[in-house]
Amino acid sequence: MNQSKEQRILNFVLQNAVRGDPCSVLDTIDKYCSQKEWAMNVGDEKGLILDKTLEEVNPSVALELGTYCGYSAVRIARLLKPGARLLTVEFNPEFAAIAKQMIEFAGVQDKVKLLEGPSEEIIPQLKKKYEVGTLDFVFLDHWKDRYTPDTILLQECNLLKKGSVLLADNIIVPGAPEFINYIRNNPRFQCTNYPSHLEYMKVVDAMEKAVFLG
Ligand SMILES: O=C(NC/C=C/[C@H]1O[C@@H](n2cnc(C(F)(F)F)c2)[C@H](O)[C@@H]1O)c1cc([N+](=O)[O-])cc(O)c1O
Ligand SMILES: [Mg+2]
Repeated sequence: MNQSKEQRILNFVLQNAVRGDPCSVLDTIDKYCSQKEWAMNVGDEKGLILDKTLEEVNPSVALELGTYCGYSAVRIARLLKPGARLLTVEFNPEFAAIAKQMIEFAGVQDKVKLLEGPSEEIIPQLKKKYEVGTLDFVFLDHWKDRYTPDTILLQECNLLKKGSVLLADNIIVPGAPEFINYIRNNPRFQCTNYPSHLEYMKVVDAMEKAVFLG
């Protein structure tokens, strides 16, 4: 049974990165995906926008929708202050298994809780089952047609407070037009666009930051 691309990415990390060193894991994934096989990690250019936003927000509780291989989970977790935590949601069991190993190899497992399942099921469980009060930061990088319904669901579940920050990947490619229409016309959010490029490609992309005004 031949390996998946995601398994090849993980193997390359296990063989080439430094265990317990999140930056070496990120650099190794970026090296593999820019030189050998493209994959939908947020990457090093948009990753810098993610880093800067995290440093501004300095979240105690962060949520990620769309773990995939765990690249952005490692990227986020490496910047969390002591005691802060990341909840990351992944729908695909194969990807979740890869991400779990990636997160552990990077040594950030104590800061990250990987939740497997669909967002519409998991988001309503965050308060009671996962002891979340409100979310300081949300990274949206899952299916692009889920950005809007999940943003609405986060509000319905009272998981956002004044100042909560959403950061959405792929505003241009693949694009999230209904999300942009929703969030930029919603008076309860203050939006900022960050032009960038698609991971590992000379293709224009962008990220959108949306601050919840309460
Ligand atoms: O399709 C893209 N991303 C979709 C990403 C999808 C990932 O999010 C998971 N998920 C689905 N639901 C949930 C949750 F959490 F809701 F349960 C988590 C899916 O299993 C998958 O691992 C994409 C595509 C391109 N591209 O250039 O084609 C570039 C990118 O950066 C991309 O992110
Ligand atoms: Mg993406």
